[in-house]
Amino acid sequence: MAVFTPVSLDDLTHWLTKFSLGKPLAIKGISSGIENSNFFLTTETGEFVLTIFEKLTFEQLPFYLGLMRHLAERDVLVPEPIADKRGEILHELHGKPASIVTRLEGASQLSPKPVHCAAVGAMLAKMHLAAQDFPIRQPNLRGFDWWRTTTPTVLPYMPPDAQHLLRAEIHAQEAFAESDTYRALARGPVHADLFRNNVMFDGERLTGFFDFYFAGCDTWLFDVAVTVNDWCIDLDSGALDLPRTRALLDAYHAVRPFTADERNAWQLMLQAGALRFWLSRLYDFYLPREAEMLTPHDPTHFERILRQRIDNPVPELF
Ligand SMILES: Nc1ncnc2c1ncn2[C@@H]1O[C@H](COP(=O)(O)OP(=O)(O)O)[C@@H](O)[C@H]1O
Ligand SMILES: N[C@@H](CCOP(=O)(O)O)C(=O)O
Repeated sequence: MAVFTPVSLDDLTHWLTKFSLGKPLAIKGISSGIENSNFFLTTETGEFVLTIFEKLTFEQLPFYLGLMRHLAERDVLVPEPIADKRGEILHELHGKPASIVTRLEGASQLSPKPVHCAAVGAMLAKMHLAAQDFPIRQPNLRGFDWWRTTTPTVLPYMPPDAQHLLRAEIHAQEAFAESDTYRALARGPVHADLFRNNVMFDGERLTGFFDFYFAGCDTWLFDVAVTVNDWCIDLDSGALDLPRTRALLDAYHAVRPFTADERNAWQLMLQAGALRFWLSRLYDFYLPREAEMLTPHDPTHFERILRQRIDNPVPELF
């Protein structure tokens, strides 16, 4: 149900001549996904994913598509945007921004084992290093400033104990953001939404990261925290699973060693990663956008994760 702008083979017959992809052979809407209209596209030369962007603008998209191209050129496993004959990777279809990217093999691994977490950790570190010299800077649009403006919007809808937790966490994060430890953290372009459903595996082989449309410049440690908070937890309780956490962190550290400042920031960064998704889910739950937001994700999942991180010591970074 996530095709908002239909596309037929007839629509593509002429449009695709501006690429060197041969004739279109088949197009099939992808039902998962909540932001864009996505299609599996088969042409004479291969398998691709066509995306029509329903919200992101022509001004915002060069960051995301350019970052994917930059990473693909440096052997980070991500979908590679396909340039047309003029070298452009951002296109227009049915009056909206559109892209064609390579199709990753495999499927999401929704019950990861340590071996999968290690593959994710190593590729994440490789991605951070490879993105360092990407020239376009766009902030994480779901970062600290967004948390501060969104908090007063959702607070009136929330029960008192959750209100108390949210206020306390925002204060803790404000103090953290002012600290020397925070200022010393390495930063650059990050994925910022590297959940299980945004990575492909073929068995134990990682075939790619995708869905870069929440990416932005932020601390690398924030990206690690977001990833650990999804890949390395027991989904019912939100508690960290030690073998999976160790596997992800050790594999990351082997590629890009963590620093002493990052070790000191780790607990609060895990809380920040939980706060970010608690807030976005609260916002979507209490202030839903149009009908297209099918079933809002459950905000209490991230409230539980946040309480878990505050109440329990977290495994050392290294
Ligand atoms: N490059 C790709 N290769 C293979 N499958 C993809 C690719 N991009 C998207 N998909 C498939 O499309 C689905 C929806 O994509 P996603 O980027 O999550 O959409 P949305 O941004 O609308 O949430 C994914 O779950 C995945 O199955
Ligand atoms: N990962 C976020 C929601 C973002 O949606 P996606 O399917 O595009 O990754 C969450 O779980 O709240």
